[in-house]
Amino acid sequence: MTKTELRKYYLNQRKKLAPQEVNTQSTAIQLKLIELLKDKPPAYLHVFLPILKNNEIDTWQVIQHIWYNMPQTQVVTSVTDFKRKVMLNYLLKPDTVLIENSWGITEPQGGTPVADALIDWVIVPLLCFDQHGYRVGYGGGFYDRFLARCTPKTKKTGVSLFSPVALISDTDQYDIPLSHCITPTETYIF
Ligand SMILES: Nc1nc2c(c(=O)[nH]1)N(C=O)[C@@H](CNc1ccc(C(=O)N[C@@H](CCC(=O)O)C(=O)O)cc1)CN2
Ligand SMILES: Nc1ncnc2c1ncn2[C@@H]1O[C@H](COP(=O)(O)OP(=O)(O)OP(=O)(O)O)[C@@H](O)[C@H]1O
Repeated sequence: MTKTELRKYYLNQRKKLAPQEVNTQSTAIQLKLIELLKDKPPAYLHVFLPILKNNEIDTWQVIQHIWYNMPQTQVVTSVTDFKRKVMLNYLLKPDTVLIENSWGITEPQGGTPVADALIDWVIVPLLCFDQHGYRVGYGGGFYDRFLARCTPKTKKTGVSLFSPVALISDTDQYDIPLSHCITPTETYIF
């Protein structure tokens, strides 16, 4: 299926879930993610802050775990510039002042900027992924642009409420595949 078809189908599947279900699945995913990060703690981990009204996977347990148990890892998150289609990255600390933008994304209000080249692991939001590690998001190309500016060694871990589809049929030269994807029941390595 194409990205457009998959986006429509999985947006609808996600909308149908009860918040309590998303909560349970988010916890299962986050426990797996914490185990994966413990193996080789990154220096700078980029984490998206969830749009909870869209039933996105909650990432706050992972963030708290890092803050209080993994002092060698700095948490990084973005301010999204929708006009220029870019994500600007900043440190996320327990005392960072956060504000919600018009899309429901919580964003740091300024702070310490982090260069893309420093980020060695990225947790990637998605609507669906395939057995080759390609993903479909909301369609803005924000993560494709951001991941292109990271180093080739940067780990890219998708998190998904749903199992993979066989194939996204219309991937293009801009699509950057994931290195892992975590679902509530499995960790896929690509
Ligand atoms: N938490 C989070 N932050 C992120 C992303 C993401 O997917 N999740 N992005 C990833 O690229 C970028 C922002 N892109 C976005 C694009 C569209 C919508 C949005 O709300 N779109 C739909 C509603 C979706 C729904 O019904 O569930 C809309 O157009 O109304 C939000 C963020 C950067 N930051
Ligand atoms: N590095 C890039 N430079 C220019 N255009 C890009 C780049 N990356 C992606 N695009 C364009 O952005 C558009 C959206 O891409 P795509 O459908 O893959 O988004 P997505 O991965 O679902 O969205 P997101 O990354 O925001 O979750 C496509 O037209 C794609 O060609």
